[in-house]
Amino acid sequence: MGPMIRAHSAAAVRAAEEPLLAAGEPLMASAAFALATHVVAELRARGRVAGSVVLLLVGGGNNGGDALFAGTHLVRRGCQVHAALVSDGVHEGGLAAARAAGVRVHRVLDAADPAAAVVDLARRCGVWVDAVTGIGARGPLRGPAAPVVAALAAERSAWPQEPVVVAVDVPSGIGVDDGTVEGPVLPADVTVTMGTAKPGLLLPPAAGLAGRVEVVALGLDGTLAAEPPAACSLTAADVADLWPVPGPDDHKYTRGVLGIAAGSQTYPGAAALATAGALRTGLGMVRYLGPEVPADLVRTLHPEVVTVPGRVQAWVLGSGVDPADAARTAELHEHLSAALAARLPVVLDAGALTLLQEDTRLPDLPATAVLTPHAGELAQLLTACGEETAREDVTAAPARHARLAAEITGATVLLKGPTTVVAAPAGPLFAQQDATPWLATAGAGDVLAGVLGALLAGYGDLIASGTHDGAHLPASLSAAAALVHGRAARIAAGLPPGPGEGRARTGVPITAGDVAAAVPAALRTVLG
Ligand SMILES: NC(=O)C1=CN([C@@H]2O[C@H](COP(=O)(O)OP(=O)(O)OC[C@H]3O[C@@H](n4cnc5c(N)ncnc54)[C@H](O)[C@@H]3O)[C@@H](O)[C@H]2O)[C@@H](O)CC1
Ligand SMILES: Nc1ncnc2c1ncn2[C@@H]1O[C@H](COP(=O)(O)OP(=O)(O)O)[C@@H](O)[C@H]1O
Ligand SMILES: [K+]
Repeated sequence: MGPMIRAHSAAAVRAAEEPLLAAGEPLMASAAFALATHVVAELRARGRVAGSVVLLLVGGGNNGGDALFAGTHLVRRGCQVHAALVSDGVHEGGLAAARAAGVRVHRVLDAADPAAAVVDLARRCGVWVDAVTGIGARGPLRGPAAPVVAALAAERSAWPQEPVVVAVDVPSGIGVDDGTVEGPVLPADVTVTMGTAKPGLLLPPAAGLAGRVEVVALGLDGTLAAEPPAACSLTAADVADLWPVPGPDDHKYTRGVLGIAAGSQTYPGAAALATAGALRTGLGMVRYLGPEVPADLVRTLHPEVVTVPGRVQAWVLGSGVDPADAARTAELHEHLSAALAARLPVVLDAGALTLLQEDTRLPDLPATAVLTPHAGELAQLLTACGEETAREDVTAAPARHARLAAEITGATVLLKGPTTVVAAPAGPLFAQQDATPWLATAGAGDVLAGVLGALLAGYGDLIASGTHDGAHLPASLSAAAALVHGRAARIAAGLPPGPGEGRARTGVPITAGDVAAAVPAALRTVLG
């Protein structure tokens, strides 16, 4: 695989650090030096280093220790460094070193209003270094740190010249392992994270508060490489490794045939959009099976599509299907049964998710069935499974709910949203943030179902043979489909393909059809 971004849990990081610390490795010194180097780089990018005024927000643990030692380097680089101690006790060695180097220490908890005191101090500082808590945090910020961080977060965007916020390891207060945000968090421009990324830096909603993530190698790579990451994000290079590219001996049946049973007399467009997404993704053939109106539309728009039953290597079921339509849902059931019996991968979208809820087979799906709900659909699905869930519960903790649904159903779950989260019953979570909010438009999900279906069809024979790595392949392919779909949206909207590039540009509105049409352009950026 390519250079996938891997994140490990707090516990895994501690376990990896242990032998190094026991061997006397100066991990904190390395972390602090790297942190200072990144702060200097941010300052340099904005003008000057010497003379800059830096604020360290120092909590009671080693996270604060990292910042205090980094402060000593920053003083040496000519910065004026202030440390606001937001905990009664702080890292003693770090504090002594900081004082000795000339860092100005402020015991803000002695003030009548610590939050106001920190805000006052922060107003004079161009860089705020958030070192309140790291992987040792338990729950949302509490004690005096909570109002201090809340006040800074509120003031951040009101500054005449916005400060640069550098978070140490993680933005303090996020759910390090699950990406939840249950209390105040200061959004960062850059997070300098130690040893490896943490799941909360990739998973929504916390990922949106981390800014650019810079990983500092602390020598943990060897130990951590031996175990699967808790969460990861595919890069374009990973997707290139996964994408089926036809060779000279391939023909349409080896490239993959996708069966699409989507769309209805009421919603024929879903059939056309799922088909368009699949065809642009590249595969041997699309077989469309559905009622007259959508079938006519598909044939008219895509004359290459076959509309008679026959062999397929994967299915897309349910986009634009009304679950109240008994005859149609009976057909979907039949396709699903046949697919499961043949061990074929199957995408269950929209209407297929609803019909699953009444199906006793629901708990027995294989990981090669990929459910593609948005937050509302996932909440309904979980509720139907006996886990009372509201849409807001899902958006507050997308990864946890996607995983829960995967565990209950046995299927792979691709949860759509600003960040797409993919969870199989076991193995790493995937988080893909490749799109643009312009993608939130009717039919975009149908296109995604088609893209994913085509990709699964390319792997259909391998998956049916059972010789692949079980649960992990469908999840990786789902993440790959999300990346390509997201990039297609960015390109259609006139944005550069990679997220984070050209943030200032906002792009233009797009239709779902535009997204499908841009899939080849997205693949050009991936496959080169
Ligand atoms: N283990 C090591 O030697 C290394 C650790 N490093 C740094 O150390 C950090 C972990 O250090 P610690 O284990 O000391 O833990 P932290 O510094 O993350 O947090 C512990 C401190 O935060 C307080 N705290 C915990 N939960 C809180 C909450 N919800 N609200 C307010 N305060 C809370 C605790 O009372 C304690 O004072 C890493 O994130 C990393 O930055 C790095 O220096 C690399 C080496
Ligand atoms: N704010 C957002 N930013 C980026 N992508 C988004 C955002 N909101 C939704 N999306 C994406 O847009 C698509 C919408 O799909 P879906 O909700 O199924 O719509 P529909 O059912 O109309 O096709 C999904 O791929 C989802 O991940
Ligand atoms: K922090």
